[in-house]
Amino acid sequence: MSEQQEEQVTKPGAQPETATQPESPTQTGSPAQEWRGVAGEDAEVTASGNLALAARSRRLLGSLVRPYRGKAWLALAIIVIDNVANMVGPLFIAVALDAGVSSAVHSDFSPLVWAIVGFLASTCVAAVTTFTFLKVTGRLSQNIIFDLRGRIFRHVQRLSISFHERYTSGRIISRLTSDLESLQDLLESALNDALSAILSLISIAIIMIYLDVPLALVVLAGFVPLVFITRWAQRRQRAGYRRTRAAIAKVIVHFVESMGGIRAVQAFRREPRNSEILADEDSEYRDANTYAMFGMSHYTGSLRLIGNTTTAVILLVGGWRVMHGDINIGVLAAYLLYLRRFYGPLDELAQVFNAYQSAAAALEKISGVLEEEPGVAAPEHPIEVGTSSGDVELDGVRFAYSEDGPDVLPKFTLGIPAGQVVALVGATGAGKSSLAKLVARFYDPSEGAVTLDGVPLDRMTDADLRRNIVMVTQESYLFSGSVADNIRLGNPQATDQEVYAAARAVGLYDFITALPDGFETDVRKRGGRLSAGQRQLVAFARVFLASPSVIVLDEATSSLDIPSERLVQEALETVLRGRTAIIIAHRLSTVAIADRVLVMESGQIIEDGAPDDLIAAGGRFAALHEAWEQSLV
Ligand SMILES: Nc1ncnc2c1ncn2[C@@H]1O[C@H](COP(=O)(O)OP(=O)(O)OP(=O)(O)O)[C@@H](O)[C@H]1O
Repeated sequence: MSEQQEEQVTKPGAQPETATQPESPTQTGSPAQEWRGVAGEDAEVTASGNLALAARSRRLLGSLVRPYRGKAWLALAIIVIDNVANMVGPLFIAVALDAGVSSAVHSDFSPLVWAIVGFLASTCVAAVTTFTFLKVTGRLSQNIIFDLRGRIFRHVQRLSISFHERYTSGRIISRLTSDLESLQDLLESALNDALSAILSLISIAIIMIYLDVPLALVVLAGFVPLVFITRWAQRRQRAGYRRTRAAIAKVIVHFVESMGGIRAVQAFRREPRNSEILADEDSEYRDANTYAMFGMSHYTGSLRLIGNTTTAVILLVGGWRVMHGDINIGVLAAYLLYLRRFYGPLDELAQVFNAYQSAAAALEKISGVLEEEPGVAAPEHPIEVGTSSGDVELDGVRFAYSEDGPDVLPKFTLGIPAGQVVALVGATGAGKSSLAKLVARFYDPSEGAVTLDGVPLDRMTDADLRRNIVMVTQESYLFSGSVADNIRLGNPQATDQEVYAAARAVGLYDFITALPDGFETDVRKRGGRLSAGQRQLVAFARVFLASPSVIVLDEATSSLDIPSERLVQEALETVLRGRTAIIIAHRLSTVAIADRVLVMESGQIIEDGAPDDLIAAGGRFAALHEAWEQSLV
């Protein structure tokens, strides 16, 4: 069963909110990509597309930080103070060392005491600023992730059904969980480290040059190999993390599908095969992560080697200069302390760099979803419909699911007057659901127009569409929560009395009041507490409450026992009264209440008329009708 079928009452024509400026991603694949072909569309990005992707990710990040600009500047100011406070510490130690030597000679301890007081004061300031900085940036990053999660969720909820048919829920979950976590890692710890590391590097470099230029040149020389190693690691990590994000999405997709279909999995003993598939996909994730991390370990190892070699050279050159009286011992000691601090931030930057590459790959995926355009667009100049009478027309409609796909509904015209109940029948794949989805505006026709009271659906506002057309799909999808809340989905503003009246109208009232907590009883996940028939009745109560002028109903195929079927049938008749209805009918009893039957075959309407007339005509419907009747005997 497709995901859109799981929705019980689905509001048609929902529009996504705009994220960043749409820009078409370049996803054609390239032989130059080391990682290409990992996870289909999820991984296919050309080298030329890299810049566009990076720009998209930066734009998205910019739009997320913008509301918190003030806090971001505050964090920056605090980290500058923090850095200065941290930096002057070794300087006080250098002064204290020299003062200690001279105080031993001159028996004056006051310079030493002042140097120590200065050191302690700078340490106290650094403690306060570090605490404040972490508090401010912690809250900032949490807020950004909170905003982004909400934005993704709002956006995908409102994307068209065609998007959801293409983009499995597992991939969306992957965006909402692992990709966001990766970004959170960057924002939470890595960015703190990056900011302080960069500021530390700049201030230490200035102090080093101030202390002794020749020694500073020795440190600078160590940078040359570092540049090459960084570039190599950057390429490797970026490729690795793109593979990682695509691979984890596949793992989650498989996991969600397996758990969602756990009954089928167990019924058909598919557990071992599913485990094998998971192992395959997970091994791709493991290998991609390992690939990226090896890049990181080479980088960190090289960094430490360069750092220690530079320390040795500084000791050599510095010792030489002390021996020749060019610098005193305090300067060399301070230099060695600063050198440790110099490579420390570089090490931190390497970690940040790693987190950045992972987050950048995640941001690419997230911005891809946020830039996804609606399959059915909101009209620029909508026509107000208000409450329609329910006149539906399909005028010269042709429909294919994709531009290059076959016509599922070749061109045809059909008028359904207000209040008419139309049953769609026909073999599987005949195009009944496709027709129903067009009327609910889950899709727009490739040609022609679907109109309500003469207004094309694509010129109606979202609110008008929701008010006037409700689609009830096969699976009566109930959400965790009370029965009342589930009925109220049809009209969130409904009073308790209106909810009770809806339950009464579909014959559910007595059953619900007999539940332990009456209308407040939790129906449990997917309405697990209720029977299939009861779930259908709750769904009808929703529609009754929504009171649309047009109902599009994909009747449940699951067979109910005779008393339940009768109850459902009566409820259906109540709900349909006075409304236009298009029902994909699977039961003889439903066809019996229809004013008109459309028999479909290969996307065409081959018979159209009142049920009795069609039976009398002895065509396809008559044969179907006879088969139904025999099945009841
Ligand atoms: N999302 C989709 N993308 C591409 N093709 C689709 C999609 N949904 C349906 N089709 C194709 O469109 C044709 C009509 O399908 P449709 O679901 O409308 O038939 P149906 O009469 O409702 O069948 P059933 O009674 O089995 O539900 C079929 O050939 C089907 O394979």
